[in-house]
Amino acid sequence: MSRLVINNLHSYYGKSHILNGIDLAVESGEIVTLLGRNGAGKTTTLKTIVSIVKAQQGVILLDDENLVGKEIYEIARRGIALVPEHRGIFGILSVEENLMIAINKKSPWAVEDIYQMFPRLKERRKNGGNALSGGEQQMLAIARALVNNPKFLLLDEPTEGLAPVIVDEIVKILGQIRAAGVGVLLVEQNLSVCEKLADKHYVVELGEIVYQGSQTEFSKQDDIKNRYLAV
Ligand SMILES: Nc1ncnc2c1ncn2[C@@H]1O[C@H](COP(=O)(O)OP(=O)(O)OP(=O)(O)O)[C@@H](O)[C@H]1O
Repeated sequence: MSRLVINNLHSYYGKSHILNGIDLAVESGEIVTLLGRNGAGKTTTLKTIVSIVKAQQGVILLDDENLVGKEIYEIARRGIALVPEHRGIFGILSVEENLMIAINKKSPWAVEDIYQMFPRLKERRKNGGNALSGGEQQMLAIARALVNNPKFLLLDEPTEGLAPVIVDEIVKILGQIRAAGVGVLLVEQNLSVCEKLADKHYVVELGEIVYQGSQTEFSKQDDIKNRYLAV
């Protein structure tokens, strides 16, 4: 059982102060969303957790260790994986090669397990990354993060631009990932996906958390949804 706890996190792009003291927590086997308008600071929060953007203040605790100041590869080695919005898979490599270069021998997810979970990737295993549909690329990006044995998976808009049937597949897969004990921090615009999946929600506005609540509480918060999520 692990916990990722973020406390009073601040970060900047140049002189622009983007994160203004973010507080949030995710546990193993939990799906937590980070919601908010365009430009609210969701992607920046994910990038700051994995040290792509450097935290200027605050703590990022993985169990008892503060990760602030650690390098990107050190964060990855401790089991925090970012699946970025543009997926970052290797277009010139096949599906299987994309998986093989990411694999960590300690991972409980072998390539065969991945193929069971993602039958589409098995069918496409010899295809180049460039030849995949958007949904297949998203699946490959998630699969590649899994074979690296993450404790926590940070996902940036995994269903963006995908057909409803593919969105349903991604929802099912995220449920399986939670059942396997991975903690998921999900940035997602599709509110119905978020409400179907998540245990807990955070809403961010101007780089601060303005609401947090369980799914049961959040489902009644029409005011919050109207005010911060423009639904
Ligand atoms: N590389 C960058 N350089 C300067 N400013 C940036 C950069 N990336 C993002 N920003 C600014 O930081 C703020 C937060 O952006 P961020 O991408 O975290 O928002 P977001 O909540 O993820 O929204 P979106 O859904 O639009 O991605 C915005 O005002 C954005 O314009």
